Amino acid sequence: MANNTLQNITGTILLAGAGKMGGAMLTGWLAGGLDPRRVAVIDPHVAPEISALAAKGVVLNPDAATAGAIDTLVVAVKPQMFREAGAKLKPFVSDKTSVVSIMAGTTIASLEEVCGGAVVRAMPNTPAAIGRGITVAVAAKNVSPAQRAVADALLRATGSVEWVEDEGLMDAVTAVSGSGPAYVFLLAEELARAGVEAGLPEALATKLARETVTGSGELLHRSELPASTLRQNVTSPGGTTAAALGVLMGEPGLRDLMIRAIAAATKRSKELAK
Ligand SMILES: NC(=O)C1=CN([C@@H]2O[C@H](COP(=O)(O)OP(=O)(O)OC[C@H]3O[C@@H](n4cnc5c(N)ncnc54)[C@H](OP(=O)(O)O)[C@@H]3O)[C@@H](O)[C@H]2O)C=CC1
Ligand SMILES: O=C(O)[C@@H]1CCC=N1
Repeated sequence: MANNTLQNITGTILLAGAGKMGGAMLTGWLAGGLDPRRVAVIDPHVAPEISALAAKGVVLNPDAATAGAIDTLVVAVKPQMFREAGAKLKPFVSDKTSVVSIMAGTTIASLEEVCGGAVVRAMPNTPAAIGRGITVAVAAKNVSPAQRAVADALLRATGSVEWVEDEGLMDAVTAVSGSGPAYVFLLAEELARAGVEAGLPEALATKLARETVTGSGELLHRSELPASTLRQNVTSPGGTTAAALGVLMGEPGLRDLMIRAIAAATKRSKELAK
């Protein structure tokens, strides 16, 4: 491919698992200009919004015997389902097929064993649904530059992409950015709850927490300043923020909790590999 855009993709794409992440990726591809007639979806319970894409040319639950091998297989089933699902996907895979997996924990070696093909292991996150995801990807040695370009275009349709060489980083990546949106949403939930505890009406507390998290996220996105400087900009000496940060940055504080949380998620990602 001359450059890695969705419009330049000439091959066929099969998405296995059109749930929360797979569905968000599919939406991003079509919004980014991928020809729907190039895409097929396999999912035992196709959601109505995915079924509706058949009218645009997306093929639903193709038969392996008639479809034959495809160019790019994107695997977005749960890691626990992978061995069962992978066996059914194998007929779609030839030596020339690129297999792009977004499954947590599932290693390149097990993807090669179950599906074959040239494997790209990737970890996106749910802001992909609005084109603001971040994906980290690692390619097996046999992935060609053209296959990598197609994978890059498919992943970049949902946000930014970082390629790494070391697959060993993927468990911690999953813990930080794959699962990370959940930590931010939890912050919004708990900020609202604490506001209610401090005497605010629930609707107002919920709105304040939501707008504070989204506004701060957007400020962080647009600013060139590091998060620590943006935090310091809120913190007047001897003021209210300093009082709260004395708790959050105390011992034990958010740092210890976050280290423990990331360690737990990293450990779980490693367990899912087994
Ligand atoms: N959610 C997230 O934030 C992220 C998820 N991921 C990864 O994405 C993958 C999917 O997660 P998520 O979207 O949350 O999960 P979902 O359960 O929403 O999606 C999985 C989909 O796969 C379908 N499915 C089950 N068996 C098969 C099969 N044999 N062939 C094809 N499709 C099948 C499921 O159908 P049914 O429901 O009927 O079983 C479901 O629609 C996981 O591997 C996860 O690790 C990666 C990054 C972030
Ligand atoms: O919770 C999970 O296992 C998946 C992977 C990253 C986000 N969700």
